[in-house]
Amino acid sequence: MDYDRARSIIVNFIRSKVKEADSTGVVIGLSGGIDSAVTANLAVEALGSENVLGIHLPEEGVTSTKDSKDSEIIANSLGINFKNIDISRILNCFISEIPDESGEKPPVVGNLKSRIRMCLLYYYANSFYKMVVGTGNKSEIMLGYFTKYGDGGVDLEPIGDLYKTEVFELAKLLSIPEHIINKKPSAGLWSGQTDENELGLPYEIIDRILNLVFHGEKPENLQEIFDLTPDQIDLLLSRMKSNIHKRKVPPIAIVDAARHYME
Ligand SMILES: Nc1ncnc2c1ncn2[C@@H]1O[C@H](COP(=O)(O)OP(=O)(O)OC[C@H]2O[C@@H]([n+]3cccc(C(=O)O)c3)[C@H](O)[C@@H]2O)[C@@H](O)[C@H]1O
Ligand SMILES: Nc1ncnc2c1ncn2[C@@H]1O[C@H](COP(=O)(O)OP(=O)(O)OP(=O)(O)O)[C@@H](O)[C@H]1O
Repeated sequence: MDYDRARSIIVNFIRSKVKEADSTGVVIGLSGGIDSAVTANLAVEALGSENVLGIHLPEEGVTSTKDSKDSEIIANSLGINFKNIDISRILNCFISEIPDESGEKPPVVGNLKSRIRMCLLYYYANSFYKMVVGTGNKSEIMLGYFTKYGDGGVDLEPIGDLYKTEVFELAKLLSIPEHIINKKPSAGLWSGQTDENELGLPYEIIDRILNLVFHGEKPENLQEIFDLTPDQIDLLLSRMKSNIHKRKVPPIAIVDAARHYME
């Protein structure tokens, strides 16, 4: 990939989408991870630091102080406005008001955290006439590895056509601090969570598989090409298949022939 070209396409994309929406800029959730660091960097290049608002939304006991510090480092180095809002009390309030405790399993509560963050980002976006910029990459989007209407609830996805391994390369070009590039990718929804544990394979292999599938390789050939177990391949392929709905607008039951207003 030509990363200078990708950078320029993405910067122009952000600028034109913000202009099209007649918006004053973007709001971004800064987690301390590489995806939000890269996206924030490109947003500043597109719009200028005064038009980008970074918000760190930590949870007590789950978000590491290192991630909180890194969010601040990124915001300061870019010279953007920065807010830090602890989501713990909002989350606890939600949980304590929900009568059915069966929801207190890591993925269910994890998705709630992601949706609380989405609500807060939109609160500020609405307040300041800004758009919410997403940080999803092509690997996450192809696999549906995000929370529907959580971190997937955004107005634009600038790095959505870059595989995670390509985000690493772009991060180097953008001079993102090395210790941020070298962090283990994690959604940070519960302690000890890592993407590669949940997905079952390292991103170097995941991305090679996704790229072959993207270019039409037959699933039955993948096992041989990568010397993997059928279970490892199946986990990825079934994620791709079962999460297709996350990339679509919710289907509407058509009761009238006039569909055009939805397009
Ligand atoms: N065919 C279909 N058509 C329409 N809707 C369908 C559906 N199949 C399921 N659904 C619905 O989809 C919903 C389940 O999806 P969702 O709520 O997203 O939940 P789910 O996909 O189960 O979980 C989200 C996953 O993304 C990971 N994640 C989350 C956030 C950030 C990151 C990160 O890397 O930063 C990763 C998280 O660790 C977890 O593994 C349910 O409401 C279900 O009913
Ligand atoms: N503590 C947080 N504060 C603010 N935003 C967050 C927080 N945690 C997650 N987010 C938002 O959700 C997005 C998805 O998280 P994800 O883990 O995919 O990205 P990342 O943390 O930037 O990079 P990595 O996947 O390498 O850890 C983040 O980029 C960020 O916009």
